[in-house]
Amino acid sequence: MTASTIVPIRWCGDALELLDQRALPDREIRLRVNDATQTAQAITDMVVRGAPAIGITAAYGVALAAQRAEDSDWPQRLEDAIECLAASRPTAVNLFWALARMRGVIDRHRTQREAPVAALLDEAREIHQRDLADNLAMGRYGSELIARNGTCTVMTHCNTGALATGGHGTALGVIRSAWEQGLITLVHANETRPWLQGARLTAWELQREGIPVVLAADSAASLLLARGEIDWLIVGADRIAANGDVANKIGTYALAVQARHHGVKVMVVAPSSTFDLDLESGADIPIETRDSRELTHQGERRVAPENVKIFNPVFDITPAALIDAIVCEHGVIEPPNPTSIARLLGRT
Ligand SMILES: CSC[C@@H](O)[C@@H](O)C(=O)COP(=O)(O)O
Repeated sequence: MTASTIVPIRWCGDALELLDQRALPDREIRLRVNDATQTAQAITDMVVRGAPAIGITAAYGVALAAQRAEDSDWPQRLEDAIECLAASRPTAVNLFWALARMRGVIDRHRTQREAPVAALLDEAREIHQRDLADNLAMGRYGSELIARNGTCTVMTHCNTGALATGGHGTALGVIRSAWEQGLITLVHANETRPWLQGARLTAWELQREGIPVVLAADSAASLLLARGEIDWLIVGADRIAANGDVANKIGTYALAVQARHHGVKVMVVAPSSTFDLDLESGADIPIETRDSRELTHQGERRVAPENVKIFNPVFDITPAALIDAIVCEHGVIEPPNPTSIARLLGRT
């Protein structure tokens, strides 16, 4: 299986280079961030986005902070950096998982006089490389699932590709892998309002790799599902609770309800770092609300009346009962429930 050629996150020795996703698909610009504060700001501003990519970026952010923590008070400086990065976005648990791993390295070196720069950088690199390997494994498991019923047409939501991960992708990684094996004939990408991850990023990634894609407004999805044109709805996740409820991009819940109504199967693809087994159900997952400007404006132009009240949650919760399978790097959880999840993740 070949990984994508898109490189959203690149370590350059004393800085981190991020492919600025706000400028795609028009321009491929790389933004350099030099410290933890700039890294956190880049995550908040969606220069880099997608649950695994946020975690990887934050891990490098801690390594950047370590390079700049030259005095003996380095543990406190790194703790401040972790706090700043943890406040960048609330929903994707991969962020907190990656920061916990970085804190583990700090704890193991706490008695040292100097910050453990090399060890922290190694940990960030390991998180990055492991995510790519996990994506490729999920690509294999997801393709096996699809292969049970032969070739198919799929629908996806948001962007879950190389841009959102360490490379290859979660849901889009399965789509990429299955397409390479001749199992997918067409991908329907939803535009994913309001930030348009589907239109701006997924359509770009698929076109670039020659995978046939049709872009449609989110509200066209039910027509496609009703017409029997979709075999699988394949999406990613930002956090999965112990009972299998999934937080993902706003609109996923509506799609899963419609998919169930029309007998279309739903596959969620996410690495084990996206599971939050401390949370019993999706009701406990914090949902991010973003700037009202995402709804009131199209580019620079205001499209909503002045002073209108805005509701802009950017994730929703899909109950486990609407999900046929969750694919992670360890295999397929089918159907998702507290027992099947704990068994596959080795928590029984
Ligand atoms: C591999 S990405 C899985 C999810 O992170 C993705 O579906 C998603 O919801 C991304 O949201 P975003 O707000 O663009 O960070």
